[in-house]
Amino acid sequence: MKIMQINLVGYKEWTESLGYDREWKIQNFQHGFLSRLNEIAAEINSFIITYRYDSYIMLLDGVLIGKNDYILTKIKELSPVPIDICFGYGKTLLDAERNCSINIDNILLAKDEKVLVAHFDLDGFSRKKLLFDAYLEVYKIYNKLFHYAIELGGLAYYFGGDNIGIFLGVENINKIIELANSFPSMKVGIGIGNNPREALKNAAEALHTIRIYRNRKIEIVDSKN
Ligand SMILES: Nc1nc2c(ncn2[C@@H]2O[C@H](COP(=O)(O)OP(=O)(O)OP(=O)(O)O)[C@@H](O)[C@H]2O)c(=O)[nH]1
Repeated sequence: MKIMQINLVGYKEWTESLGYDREWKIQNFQHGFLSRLNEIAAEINSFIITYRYDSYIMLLDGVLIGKNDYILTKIKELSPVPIDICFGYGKTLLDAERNCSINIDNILLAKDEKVLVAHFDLDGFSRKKLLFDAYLEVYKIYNKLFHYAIELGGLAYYFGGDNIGIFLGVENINKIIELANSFPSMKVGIGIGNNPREALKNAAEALHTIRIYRNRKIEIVDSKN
């Protein structure tokens, strides 16, 4: 699996330079920066994951990042601080992060893997009345999925609402199906694609199919080619 990691150098110092009336400025930057990174990632059929906002992972399997520094120049222009970039390759996404190095050949010479994303969607979420009840339920499930993803070397990501994704290599398909079956009141759309954007599109299509037929909780859509 392949990734590019974008690290904001001196982000801590930048946030503290904003004075005490800063939280709104930090939130403004973080959501704006992530929004622009998402657009850049979508342009190259990738997807961005972040847990900390001072470091971002761009999933690169099946993505033509090439040696051109157009992407890197665009990202650098968006950041208030210098950025460090590393490229990682490994059997799993976690291995790829552990092997991250500045040498882009690390990924250019490596084989692209197909991307699997399991999109977990709780049943009846929008009918829950209290925001806190709804989020507490989602948070507990996210916590469980996050730990399980790490055991498989994958990355879990909260998409919003009652939607949680786990990104993995396709060899984990049976384990993901077993995991999906362990959750009552859950739909799981599994998308397999030649790049992260295609895998996510397939997962959304799989969830739509589940909603139409309503008699099953797991569906797989795979871009065979
Ligand atoms: N990030 C993300 N949010 C979504 C997606 N689909 C729906 N949502 C949001 O998730 C929340 C819940 O939507 P649904 O899951 O369709 O509502 P629900 O009540 O759970 O309905 P069922 O899933 O059909 O049981 C809403 O805020 C939607 O806007 C998606 O593909 N990605």
